[in-house]
Amino acid sequence: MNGTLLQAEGIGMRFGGFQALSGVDFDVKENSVACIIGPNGAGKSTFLNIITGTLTPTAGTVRFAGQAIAGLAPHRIARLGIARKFQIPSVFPSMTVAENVEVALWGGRSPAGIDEMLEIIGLSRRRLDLAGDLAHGEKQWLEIGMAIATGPKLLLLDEPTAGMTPEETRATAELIHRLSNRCTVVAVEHDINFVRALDTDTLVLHQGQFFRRAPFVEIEADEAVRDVYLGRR
Ligand SMILES: Nc1ncnc2c1ncn2[C@@H]1O[C@H](COP(=O)(O)OP(=O)(O)OP(=O)(O)O)[C@@H](O)[C@H]1O
Repeated sequence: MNGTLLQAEGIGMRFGGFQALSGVDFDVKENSVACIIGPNGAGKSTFLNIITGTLTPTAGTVRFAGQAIAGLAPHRIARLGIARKFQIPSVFPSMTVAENVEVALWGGRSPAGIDEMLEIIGLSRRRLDLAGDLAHGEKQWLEIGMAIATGPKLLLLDEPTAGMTPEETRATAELIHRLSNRCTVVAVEHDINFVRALDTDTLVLHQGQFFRRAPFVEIEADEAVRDVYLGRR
């Protein structure tokens, strides 16, 4: 059985007089895929910022691979094996796809080579093309590959399918499941089509608090979750 990789307990975050998160518990196992959803302002980004060390929670604890990490500097948390991919791709546009992966592999801990990484992200046929010439979805996959090339234990994805076509969105969900052979993936997402395609363990945040956690099929069927999304609660 897989062990717990990340465990956040009683997370609270107060910005001045505003309580952005309170009492949030969340844990993920090694080599699993989880998704965090919730309406605008639910506290999803704040929660990711706490895991990566960009923010120090005003309450609660975060343990990663058995070590307390809340309040550590972001570079120290990154070195422990947490990588984050933001919404906007930041590949090197004037280098080829293969060169981008090669740069990411330098100094990383991944045992994989360039060919293997390209295979995983589905860009083997584009290896000699300039990264700047890739379609939006392909750039996102390349950046996911670059994040994985550093050999993280946990990959955090911030709205990975923003701006993608439905086909790219489906392919991204498949890619994320392939990645779970190598690391744990937690995605924060708005696009319900992506969350449906990902079809995994899903945490719903609402107004800074834990609302539901269940497999997505149950979340989708939950009337109270629908009410939250439609602003009825
Ligand atoms: N640095 C900050 N100072 C004050 N308030 C903040 C700060 N960061 C976030 N907030 C507030 O905390 C709440 C949660 O914000 P957060 O960005 O985490 O939500 P979110 O679920 O990621 O929303 P979205 O889906 O719109 O990105 C919001 O009301 C936001 O205005």
